[in-house]
Amino acid sequence: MLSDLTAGALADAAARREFVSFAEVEAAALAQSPALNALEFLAPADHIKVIAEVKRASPSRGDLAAIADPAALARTYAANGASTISVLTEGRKFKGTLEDLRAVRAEVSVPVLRKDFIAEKYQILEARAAGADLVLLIVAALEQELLAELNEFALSLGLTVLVETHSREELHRALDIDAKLIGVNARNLSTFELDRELFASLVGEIPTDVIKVAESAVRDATDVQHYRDAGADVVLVGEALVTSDPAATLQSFLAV
Ligand SMILES: O=C(O)c1ccccc1NCC(=O)[C@H](O)[C@H](O)COP(=O)(O)O
Repeated sequence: MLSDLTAGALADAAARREFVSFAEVEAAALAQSPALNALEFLAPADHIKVIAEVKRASPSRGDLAAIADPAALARTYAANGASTISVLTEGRKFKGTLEDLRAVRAEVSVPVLRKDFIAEKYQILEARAAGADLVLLIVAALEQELLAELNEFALSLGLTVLVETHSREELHRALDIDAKLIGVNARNLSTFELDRELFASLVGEIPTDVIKVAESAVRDATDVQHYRDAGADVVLVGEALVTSDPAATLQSFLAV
């Protein structure tokens, strides 16, 4: 599934490149005002922080929410304490678009993450050109050399990189590229199995100067508390927010 998602995302980027060349998207990226420093927004604090996700659908759960107005949802997230907004821009399974990202960027003043299956520089330039402040790099989807190259490229554009892991070996690959924002995803992206204990089992190996993000599988405030007790600085939440009253749900998460 993960290699299919990545191949699909690359094919879609290649189609866009027929209309917007590498040089053109690079010029658009460089013309943007500087990216927000997401590491400051997500820095450890005396309370948990939330990356709130705009997520219409997923391969594991199908349709979740129509989200006709992603900017309005992002505004609600930001007004209720989200530290960063994640926008799923993958179109085939998540029903997202880069236009969603542009709309969210124009609406909020907190950092915006392009959440997609990134495997080439063009996609990183697209993210910056659309106003993203962060990009996601999924260790499982990338050979180490490519992971390091894309990480360096994103950093050179002023982006923050959320490096996503799902095992001890992947965590050490993230540390090898000196990642400063590391996510441990409870969801196995190939089998969709959820392991809410994975974060707790790996967090002890993450240095103190790295911001620790527990990703996926948050259903309610109890799960947020569980991740917080294990040492999470940040939780990344999609489904639980888009399938409920997002303001009330977010407030309950931030109250733990
Ligand atoms: O959500 C999925 O089914 C999925 C399947 C395959 C690759 C990625 C997938 N999701 C991306 C994410 O990592 C989540 O959207 C994110 O962590 C939020 O998860 P949740 O709160 O469980 O919706």
